[in-house]
Amino acid sequence: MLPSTTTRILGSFLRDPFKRIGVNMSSSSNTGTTASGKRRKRLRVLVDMDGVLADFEGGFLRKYRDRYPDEPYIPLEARRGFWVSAQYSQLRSDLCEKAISIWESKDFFSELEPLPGGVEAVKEMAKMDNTDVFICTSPIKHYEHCPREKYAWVEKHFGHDFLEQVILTRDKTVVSGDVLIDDKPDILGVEPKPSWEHILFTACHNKHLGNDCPHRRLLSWDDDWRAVLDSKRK
Ligand SMILES: O=c1ccn([C@@H]2O[C@H](COP(=O)(O)O)[C@@H](O)[C@H]2O)c(=O)[nH]1
Ligand SMILES: [Mg+2]
Repeated sequence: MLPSTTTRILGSFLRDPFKRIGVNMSSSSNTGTTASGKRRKRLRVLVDMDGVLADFEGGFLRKYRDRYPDEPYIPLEARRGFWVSAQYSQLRSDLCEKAISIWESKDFFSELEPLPGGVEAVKEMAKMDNTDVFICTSPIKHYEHCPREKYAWVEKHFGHDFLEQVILTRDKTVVSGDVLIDDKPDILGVEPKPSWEHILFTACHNKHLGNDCPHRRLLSWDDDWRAVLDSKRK
């Protein structure tokens, strides 16, 4: 039996023999050193899924209106606050359960549309030198469909091998990384000082937050995410 560290390194090598050990077959840019000979910082980027890569809000509203055509709804321009259920509850208390029934349903997560540019951006990041990208996403506790469908979504849009990069956790503060790109304004958990900088991804529910929100933002995937990553390498 091989020691566990050896097993892990061997596993990484077998999955991706050139990228993970920093060997570049075609140029010297992947060696982990800059032109001046300094070691380049290896960056770990965590990217949220719902509201960043997958259109949770749009998918929710469409299916809610299909299932409850006679009930009031909240247009995306009027969304405020991260919790959809909380805002529907304010609209009318029984609508909270109706809202929850939508994302607890089969096929909800697997049928979410990708948000513009997100899949392409993550694929590009994953190919960058000295960069490890993980999709870091919180499943709902009603687990019949959600965790499986999140994996299915990643496989559909990124391919089977990218399943290695999926982190499902209800507490992102215990995951280590340099940046976490996430649409939730307050990411809390047991770790009071997470290692990552939270980059707030703009979504319908958070775009009105002003100075209350201390994080740097990405306005969309058209925004300069490459500059954000570069700023973390220095
Ligand atoms: O009102 C809501 C809105 C969303 N959710 C669930 O929260 C997570 C959010 O995951 P992130 O990784 O932070 O994007 C997602 O599973 C939603 O279904 C909720 O429970 N209630
Ligand atoms: Mg999210």
